[in-house]
Amino acid sequence: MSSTEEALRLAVHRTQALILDLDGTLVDTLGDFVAVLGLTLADLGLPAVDRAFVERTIGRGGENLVRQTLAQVGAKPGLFDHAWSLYQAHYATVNGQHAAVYPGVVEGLEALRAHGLPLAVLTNKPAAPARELLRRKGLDGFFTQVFGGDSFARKKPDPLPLLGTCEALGTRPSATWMVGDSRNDAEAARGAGCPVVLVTYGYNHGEDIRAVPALQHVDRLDAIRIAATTS
Ligand SMILES: O=C(O)COP(=O)(O)O
Ligand SMILES: [Mg+2]
Repeated sequence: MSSTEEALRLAVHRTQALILDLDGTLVDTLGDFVAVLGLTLADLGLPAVDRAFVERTIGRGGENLVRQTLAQVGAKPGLFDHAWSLYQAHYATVNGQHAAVYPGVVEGLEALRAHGLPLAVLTNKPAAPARELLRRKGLDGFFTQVFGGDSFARKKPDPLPLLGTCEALGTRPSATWMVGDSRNDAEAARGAGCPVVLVTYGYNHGEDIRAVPALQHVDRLDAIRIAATTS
């Protein structure tokens, strides 16, 4: 057995729960972000940003996206508060309309649930729209906990929200896998001491996610290898 296989075997034996990222991991929400930013910028009389800019900028929470977008279009300073409230109002309406659950997600969540593993969501999206999105996409029943970027004092890539989610799950970080699509997720997991699995189809700030070290890189959520022998 290779050292990687041995590490995987040990990790699998100790697995108590999984924490999953939302945007770029469970649901392709890029279309929602593009639409919401388009409406927000139009309200402010500012030019639109393109899809590629949005794709490489999402993942660090909505506030960061709005700040980066205002900078990108050369908005005058001091517009953030107004832009952020417009953005949140549009998000609540648009949420899920231009978004799709990735292939393999439902099958993957069903398989993990069949192993008896509790599942949680930890996203940098605020908790209220995150819960609503899961409900609108029929995924809410899979998760015992859903935390957002406003649930803890700091967001991913800080390890704090992962440690808080493990505490809520009642699991050890070393036995709690983080599944995400970006180096934010990997960095937070490394800091918290959680094993990490990275999906290859999401958004990683325009960089190849395969360059980020992980226990597994998977093209679909149902390709995650978890043995039945959890303890
Ligand atoms: O940046 C966001 O709003 C969400 O990103 P995440 O679900 O990938 O954490
Ligand atoms: Mg993500």
